[in-house]
Order: sequence, then structure tokens, then C-alpha cells
Amino acid sequence: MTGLVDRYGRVHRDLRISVTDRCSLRCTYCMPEQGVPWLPRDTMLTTEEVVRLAGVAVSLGIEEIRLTGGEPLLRRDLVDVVAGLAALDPAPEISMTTNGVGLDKTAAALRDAGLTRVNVSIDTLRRERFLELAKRDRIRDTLAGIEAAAAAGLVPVKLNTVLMRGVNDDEAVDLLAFALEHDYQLRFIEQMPLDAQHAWDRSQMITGEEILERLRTAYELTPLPDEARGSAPAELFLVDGGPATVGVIASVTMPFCGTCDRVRLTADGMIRNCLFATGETDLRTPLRSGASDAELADLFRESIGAKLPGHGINEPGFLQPPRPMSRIGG
Ligand SMILES: Nc1nc2c(ncn2[C@@H]2O[C@H](COP(=O)(O)OP(=O)(O)OP(=O)(O)O)[C@@H](O)[C@H]2O)c(=O)[nH]1
Ligand SMILES: C[S@@+](CC[C@H](N)C(=O)[O-])C[C@H]1O[C@@H](n2cnc3c(N)ncnc32)[C@H](O)[C@@H]1O
Ligand code: SF4
Ligand code: SF4
Repeated sequence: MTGLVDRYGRVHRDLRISVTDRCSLRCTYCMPEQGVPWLPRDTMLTTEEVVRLAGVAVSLGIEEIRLTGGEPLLRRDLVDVVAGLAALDPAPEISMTTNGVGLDKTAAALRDAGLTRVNVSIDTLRRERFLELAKRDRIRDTLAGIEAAAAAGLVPVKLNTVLMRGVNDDEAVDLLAFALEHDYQLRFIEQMPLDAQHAWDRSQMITGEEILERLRTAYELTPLPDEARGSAPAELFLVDGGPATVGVIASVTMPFCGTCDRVRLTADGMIRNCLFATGETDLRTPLRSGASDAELADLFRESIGAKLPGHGINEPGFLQPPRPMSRIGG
């Protein structure tokens, strides 16, 4: 079967699956405090459906599967999802991006089911600030989740931080010190226009350059060569000569779309060929109407065939996609 190659020669090997749109937090750059209307239950893919579609993707050359959301840990049968994906042939590498709340209770079971590593999002180390940023007093849970992931061997544990001007941008150095102390790999992310409120404001975004400026007040940073980056969103820097690194994901000011190898499947069964795609390909309806694997594979290929060269955020006339981050899976 031919793989998922787009018009620009980009080969897709990474499938990001949103297993739920529900979330335990309300990060201000993602959704409003009152949340967003959740997807109706009957539109959400069952474990069997997720595994079947992932199997089709694997037959098309997908090698890595990332579980995301919403908050993936809110999916009650998450361990079954992981086990089902791990049983695919050839077996993909399975990782997860999470806010860490509840991970202390499930890390070992997820590892035993076949999860190999996790990325945990944490934007501050201060309790009051966490509450202000995520609208929930759960910093202890997130920290316990990070610790449990490392203890369970879900390594490397990567941390994701979105810096916001006047909100947590004074914590860049503290967060890196914390990561270095515990051997976690920290990455700073530029805020993207994907929030449900459509309140993104370029002037509030801390750019990759600004992130580096703040870190260089305390650390010497040396960029790793471009070849080492491959299709990863994070540009890595050695900290004080290494071996520890820090990453910068500058999606807005330094887009990495030219090497994109990602395709997404939403919790309600839509393929998205880009985070910023304004259109989607419905897999759920054909799946539930008896489509064959070959027919589903054609839909994957069609979606990738229509993929645009980049996100267009910096072009005039850019329109934020109607589907917010929490329903896409970052
Ligand atoms: N623009 C853009 N941002 C992305 C893409 N993939 C991930 N991100 C963003 O990068 C940040 C970190 O994402 P993660 O889920 O940790 O994924 P990752 O950085 O690819 O993970 P690793 O493979 O572990 O390095 C999040 O804010 C994502 O939304 C992408 O394809 N395009
Ligand atoms: C949408 S979340 C889903 C998984 C999980 N709930 C979490 O927070 O890790 C995935 C990643 O996207 C990031 N993210 C969410 N909204 C963002 C935005 N507007 N710009 C940049 N990154 C964002 C989060 O910080 C997180 O690292
Ligand atoms: S970024 Fe993740 S944890 Fe925060 S509200 Fe969005 S989905 Fe939830
Ligand atoms: S914005 Fe779209 S094209 Fe660019 S890297 Fe992300 S998913 Fe790929």
C-alpha cells in the first residue's frame, strides 16, 4: 500500500489521536473557565473504532502514535486504547501528551499496556499562579503525575510550557532549573491562535527569541545542528554545554511546516491534515456504515493529498480554524 505522501513530498509517519475533548483544567490559552460544549457521547469513537482506524494508518506507514485531547487521562478505557494500539502489527511507538492530573494513579498501568513515554504540560511552579492559569487548584496533581511518570520509566519525561506576557514569563529560568534538577526535558511553546475564545493576541505571545533571551540570563545555550531536529517541532539547545537540553517550539515565528510529518484523528473520528486545517475528512460515518479498510485508507490518502504547505498564521487573511485546540489535540 502506498504511504501518506503529500503534494510537497512530506511523508506522514506520526498520527496524533485525540481520545477525548473533555478536560480537567481550563488553561486560559486553550478554553474559557466555563469550558466548551463537549462532543456528544455517541459521536465519540469507541476503543475498537480508534484501534481499527489506527490500524489502517499503520498500514499506510504511520510509525508513531501520540495520544492527546482534551485530557487523555479522562478517558476511562485509556489503558485498553493503549493496549489495542500496542497490539497493532507493526507496533507503533505510543506516547501521550497530558496535563498530568491523575497520572500518578495510572502511569504504571499505562506503561504495562505499551505506553513508552509522556509529555506533561506545566506552565508554572507556583500554586496561586497555577490556579489563575488553569482555573483549578491542581498543581500538586500535575507534579505528582510528572514524578510518577519518571518513576514508571515513561522516559524521557518532557515538559511543555506556554509562556504568556506578564503572566508567567518571569518563570522561564525557574522552570528550566526545575527540569534540570529532575532530568526532565523542558520545551517552551509559542502561544498559537487555537483557543476556543478566539482571544489570541500576537503582542501577548512570548516569541522564541524572547524565550531564549530570558533563559540566557542564567544559562549558556548552544543550538543543536538542524539535522538532529528532523521533523520535530522543538528546536533544541544544549544547556551549559549539555548533555541536558531545552527546547523551543516557535510555531508562529519560526514555522516548521516544511518538515511536517503529522496527521490528526479527532475524538469524533475526523481526520485533520493540519492543526490549522479549516476542513476535515469524516471517517466516522463511513466507518459506521461498513467501509472496508481499503476505503478508509483512501480517505486518509485523500486528506493528506489536500494538505496545504503551511499554517498561514503570518499571512494576511489567516482564519483561525473553527475547531478549538481541546477538540483537535495539540
Ligand atoms: N504548529 C504545530 N504545533 C505542533 C505540532 N505538533 C505539536 N505541536 C505543538 O507543540 C507543542 C508540544 O506538543 P507535544 O504534544 O508535546 O508533541 P511533540 O513536541 O511533537 O512531542 P515529542 O515527539 O515528544 O517531541 C504543543 O503546543 C503542540 O500543539 C504541529 O504539527 N504543528
Ligand atoms: C491541547 S493540549 C492536550 C493534552 C493535555 N490536555 C495537555 O495539556 O498536555 C496539548 C498541548 O497543547 C498546548 N496548547 C494548548 N493550547 C495552546 C495554544 N493556544 N498555543 C500553544 N500551545 C497550546 C498545551 O500546553 C499542551 O502542551
Ligand atoms: S491545554 Fe490541555 S490541560 Fe489545558 S485546557 Fe487545554 S486540553 Fe486542558
Ligand atoms: S501547522 Fe500544520 S503543516 Fe505546520 S507543522 Fe503543524 S500540522 Fe504541520
